[in-house]
Amino acid sequence: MDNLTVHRSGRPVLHDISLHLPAGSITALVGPSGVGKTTLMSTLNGLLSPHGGTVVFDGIGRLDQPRPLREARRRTATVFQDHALIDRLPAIDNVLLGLADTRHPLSPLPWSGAQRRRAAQALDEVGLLDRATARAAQLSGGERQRVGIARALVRRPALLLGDEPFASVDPALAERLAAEFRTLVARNGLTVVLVLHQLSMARSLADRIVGLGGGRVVFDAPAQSFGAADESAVFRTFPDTKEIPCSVN
Ligand SMILES: Nc1ncnc2c1ncn2[C@@H]1O[C@H](COP(=O)(O)OP(=O)(O)OP(=O)(O)O)[C@@H](O)[C@H]1O
Repeated sequence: MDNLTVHRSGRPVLHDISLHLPAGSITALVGPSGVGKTTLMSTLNGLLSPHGGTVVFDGIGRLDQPRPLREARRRTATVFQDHALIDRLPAIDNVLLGLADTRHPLSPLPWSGAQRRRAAQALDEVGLLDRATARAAQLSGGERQRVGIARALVRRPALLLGDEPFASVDPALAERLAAEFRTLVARNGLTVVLVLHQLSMARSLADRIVGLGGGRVVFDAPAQSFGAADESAVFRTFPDTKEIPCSVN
């Protein structure tokens, strides 16, 4: 990202963001509510067009060009906080939805054998192959989150985005899922950007933390170096924030 400026409803939300996300790294985006974290993610996956500046994918090109944008979208996957699963569908069909953009939305054809094998492989990666035919409604919170991750992996993405991907499960399970997630990411060589509110999670899961404040980058350094002073610098930007930062020991 080079000098990225993004507006929402005509109002600038992000200003002059310049960031390089090295391939294979996990970056945590942190900052007070309303500072623009989701906006930055939406710009990275091409849902929002910047008002100024550029986003460039290595080996693909600038996202303001139609062909690189299409290719970048194909190589990007997102994990959602609420999993966004369809309850009445089996786990494997939910995973196949990750491939929905690879065929016509009104296609009456069943998924091909190769696509189903690919989805089964993604479920296997998250340890849920034996639950492939269970309806999403019958799965536990942790299993649902694993299906959500499998639905992202089935795309075989280069870039994986997550907006609070572990927020809907209890803290102990979130920690376990995060450790599994780290292993998966390393195994698949993914570049990852996660919005995380839990700073303890950001420090343990990410290689690097980027703090946003006032629509700008106010912290960008290795995760281990994010200390109490940095935390208050990032979260002090907006004194009226509703965010309650976790303590950093
Ligand atoms: N669809 C939208 N239309 C117009 N303005 C929006 C829209 N979505 C967000 N905004 C505004 O853009 C700013 C940044 O919002 P964004 O959702 O990116 O913040 P955030 O840091 O992700 O917040 P949170 O931590 O609460 O999710 C806010 O002022 C918000 O009101």
